[in-house]
Amino acid sequence: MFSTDIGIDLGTANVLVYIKGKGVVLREPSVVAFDRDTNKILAVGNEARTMLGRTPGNIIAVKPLREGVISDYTVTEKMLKYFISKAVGRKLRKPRITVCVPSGVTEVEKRAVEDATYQAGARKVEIIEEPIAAAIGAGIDISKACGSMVVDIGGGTADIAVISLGGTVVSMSIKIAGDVFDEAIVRYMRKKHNLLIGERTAEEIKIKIGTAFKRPEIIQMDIRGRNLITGLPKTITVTSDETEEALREAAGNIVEAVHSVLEKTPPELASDIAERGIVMTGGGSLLQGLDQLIESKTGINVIVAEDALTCVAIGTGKYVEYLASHKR
Ligand SMILES: Nc1ncnc2c1ncn2[C@@H]1O[C@H](COP(=O)(O)OP(=O)(O)OP(=O)(O)O)[C@@H](O)[C@H]1O
Repeated sequence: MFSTDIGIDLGTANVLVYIKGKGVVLREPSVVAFDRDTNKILAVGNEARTMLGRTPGNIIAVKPLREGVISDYTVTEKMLKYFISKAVGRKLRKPRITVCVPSGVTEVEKRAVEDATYQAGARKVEIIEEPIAAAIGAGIDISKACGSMVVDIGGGTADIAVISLGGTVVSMSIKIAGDVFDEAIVRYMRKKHNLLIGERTAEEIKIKIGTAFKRPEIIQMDIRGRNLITGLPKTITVTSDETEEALREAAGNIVEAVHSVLEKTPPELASDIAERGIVMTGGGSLLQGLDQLIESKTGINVIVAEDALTCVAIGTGKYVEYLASHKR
């Protein structure tokens, strides 16, 4: 009676909690800060993120998920517990929770997510694959006998899938997404400008001026880092064209993956996709020009979903309703 159905997008970069009837009630970074000596958690989410790279010796701030899967089980469980109680509050009955995982994860990895969610206080746990959740969240009717292609680019993984009749027909998950874009920018700055920058600065560059397809007008921004030759702080001006060069390889890998999924797609479904277009979701899909790049290389229309950052969480939450109506 007093139970809640919730959906959790347990992402490498962010955790989102969706509650039936309320929508997305929580969106915080997947970061936990704790005291190394006592193992006590000091901060979770937004507060912990500001500590990344800025902690003294005894405090560590970690991201417990890497490339879409749990890399630190105990910390993930504690983080989930914190977010669930923050989102749900005190309830008489434990919630029923649906969690999504990238399409390529192994059974062992799925079990780890399931166990961590039970430990964090779920009454019942359902696991759903990220592309299915992304498709539901993007408003695609996945139960129809019609092919839809979803490209979900998060922080740790890019999941590409062709969905028809409620299931995945062809899919691929690659560990190239937002985090790899950031790393590529860090590497580029070091190589081209002898400038050492942190991941957060790289992410800022990516979001503000980054592009995967040359912009009609070049835009630029000033960034600060450490000069690797003098060891001193230095400010330089970076242009959007430079980011296109830095991100070319990573963006190219995503295009190749889309291409290879299309190659494996049965012809009927491929023609549905050609007609309906490819839908992109996830924060990584917001990289300027990535849609244009995929469109230019495949010849298929690409649409970035309206709520790209929350699609997976919404779809995860709605999955329970989908299952119920489908059974009926
Ligand atoms: N406007 C933007 N332009 C480019 N990248 C962006 C933008 N906004 C967010 N991102 C990137 O999106 C990524 C996070 O996306 P999202 O929250 O969908 O990932 P996630 O679900 O946590 O990850 P995963 O699905 O891999 O576990 C980060 O790498 C972030 O830098």
